[in-house]
Amino acid sequence: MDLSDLGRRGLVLLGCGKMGSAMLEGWLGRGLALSAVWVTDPQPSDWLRTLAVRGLHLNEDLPAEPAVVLVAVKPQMMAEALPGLAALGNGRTLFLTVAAGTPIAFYERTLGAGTPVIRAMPNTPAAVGRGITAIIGNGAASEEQMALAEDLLSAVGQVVRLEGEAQMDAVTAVSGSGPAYVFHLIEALAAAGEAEGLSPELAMTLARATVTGAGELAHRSSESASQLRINVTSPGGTTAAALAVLMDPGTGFPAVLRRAVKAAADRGRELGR
Ligand SMILES: NC(=O)C1=CN([C@@H]2O[C@H](COP(=O)(O)OP(=O)(O)OC[C@H]3O[C@@H](n4cnc5c(N)ncnc54)[C@H](O)[C@@H]3O)[C@@H](O)[C@H]2O)C=CC1
Ligand SMILES: O=C(O)[C@@H]1CCC=N1
Repeated sequence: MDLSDLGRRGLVLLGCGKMGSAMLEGWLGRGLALSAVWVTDPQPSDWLRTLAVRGLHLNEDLPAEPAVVLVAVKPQMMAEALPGLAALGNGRTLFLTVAAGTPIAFYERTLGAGTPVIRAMPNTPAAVGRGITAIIGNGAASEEQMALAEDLLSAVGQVVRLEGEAQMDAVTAVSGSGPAYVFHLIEALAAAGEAEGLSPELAMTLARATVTGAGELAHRSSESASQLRINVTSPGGTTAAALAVLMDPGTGFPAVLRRAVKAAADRGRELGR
């Protein structure tokens, strides 16, 4: 990651809660200097206050032309938070936004039509360098700025470019929200283990190690997800019995996840209205 332009001109975070902090943690770990970071957040965490003592600019005046503004406030706070940065619009500053729902047109209306804007959808595994972020830019975002965004975001995981902004709500529903589905799978698997007589502690240890271990295997293996599933499944055995329930087209994972992902994508579309 080439941080020289950011180091010279500065990186501003508008909002630095769970997602902003996950990304900032990744960038600081890759060598971004604290003195190059400005955070605007009315409720900074203890972590941010500690960083401010060591040189990060917390709720201070912003640089005249930062290289990047990362917008990481909730969509519901956007109308209140974004207009304060209008002076940075229509210029060389790239607005990189991770907010779900909010369309690029909103940023263009608020900051000026000539503002370079890249919409990104990351996820919280960014905190451990294992995120995945999808990006799409507007007409004012140069190829150089797309590459800078890719560079920044690849410091915290994989990056994919989208073909159109219309894909963003589906992406949000799969990979943006997706980690929560997996964490809930851990909770549900542990609860099911308890129902079969295990202690809560043992059930949670087994469930957590199983989900993270299976995830790591899927990450490292060259085999497809289907093949990895088949590798566990002895004909007529225990896994096959469970999969008959989970793969039921009407009541299993496919139907439940289809409904869940649709609900998330619909909510993204609603937030964007
Ligand atoms: N948490 C996640 O897994 C993901 C979140 N996102 C997006 O990231 C954005 C932030 O989400 P989270 O970090 O989860 O929320 P959060 O609530 O943890 O963080 C939002 C931060 O914005 C601050 N804030 C509120 N009003 C502000 C204002 N007027 N000016 C500056 N800062 C202000 C809050 O104090 C808070 O620290 C959202 O737009 C969400 O859609 C995107 C992908 C994944
Ligand atoms: O729940 C949300 O709205 C955000 C967007 C994706 C993950 N968290």
